[in-house]
Amino acid sequence: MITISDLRKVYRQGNNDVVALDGVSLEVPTGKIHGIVGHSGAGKSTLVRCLTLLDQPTSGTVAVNGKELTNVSDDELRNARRRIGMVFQHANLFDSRTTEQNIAYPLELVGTPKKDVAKKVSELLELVGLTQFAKGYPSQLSGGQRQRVGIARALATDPDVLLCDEPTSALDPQTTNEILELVKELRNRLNITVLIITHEMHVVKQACDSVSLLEAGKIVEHGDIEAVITNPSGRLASTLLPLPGDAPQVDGAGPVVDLLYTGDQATEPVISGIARKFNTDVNVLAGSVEHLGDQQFAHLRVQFAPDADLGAIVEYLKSAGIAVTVKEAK
Ligand SMILES: Nc1ncnc2c1ncn2[C@@H]1O[C@H](COP(=O)(O)OP(=O)(O)OP(=O)(O)O)[C@@H](O)[C@H]1O
Repeated sequence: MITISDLRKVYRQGNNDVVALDGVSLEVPTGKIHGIVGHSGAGKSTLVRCLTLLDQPTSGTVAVNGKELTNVSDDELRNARRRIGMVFQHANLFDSRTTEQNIAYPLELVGTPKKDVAKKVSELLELVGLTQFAKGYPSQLSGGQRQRVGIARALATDPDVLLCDEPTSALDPQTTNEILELVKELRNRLNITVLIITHEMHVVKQACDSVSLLEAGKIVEHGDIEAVITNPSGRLASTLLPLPGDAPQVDGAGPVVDLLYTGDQATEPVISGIARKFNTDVNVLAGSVEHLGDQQFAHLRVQFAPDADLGAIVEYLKSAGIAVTVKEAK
């Protein structure tokens, strides 16, 4: 588990204070994958630097499994750093070292005996599916394979938390999927807690159990994927499950509503149910339906006949657990 409490980071720039983190609090339970998304300048890099203790927060604390990493002595700092394994956008491997030598590097740094290093490296190679590339150099590996080496190296010291900073931003879609599947598999096998910092919504959709939206140094939205994706008043829903860009607006031919729903409801014939129950035409103007994990999510824009009893229909939909937004004419 990682616990971030009221983390603040203020940079002094000339005569001005730049508040990069403005009281960030977050708890990610053991074995969960949490995504942190935000635009450029939101504070993502600062958060990474504070979590990896490359930068001291101005105030606030970071703890892994209840053990505080911040405000510790220099001696304790080295051990504290080992509790968080770091995966970068570009794997940042040593070109002159082979795959196994790159993975061994953090173990050598902490003085692990050679035979223990060899055993651990061999386990890690197997874990990330690179055993046959042990003697290869980074220049002989694909981008995805290099990222696998980076992940294995991050896991070498048995961290409790894996912190992935834009881990797939430099990869093509197919390789992105493979790396995210690997991260999920490692979480399942090692029960490790994972934080993924990303600007890519499909990363959140494919890999994360929960998500936070960071804006101007603050977490402005937070929750499990299912909760945020079906919250029409939140900002993450429309980016996680957007309607097609050319979705028509209200044209006066009848009331228009947006529907967000998930789980069992998504498999129920919601539309035909309304048509039958309220004896009205229902026209689907636009929609997206996605499977995330083992759940189905739907975001639809529908239009009813001009004489439809909108109040009753909305009440019925809400009682069925469907989030409804009535669209006003622009
Ligand atoms: N060393 C620094 N000195 C002064 N200001 C800084 C420093 N590092 C970051 N900042 C400021 O803190 C704010 C957050 O920056 P940060 O780099 O953490 O954002 P980000 O979300 O990582 O952006 P990006 O996605 O573009 O990397 C910005 O206003 C930035 O200008």
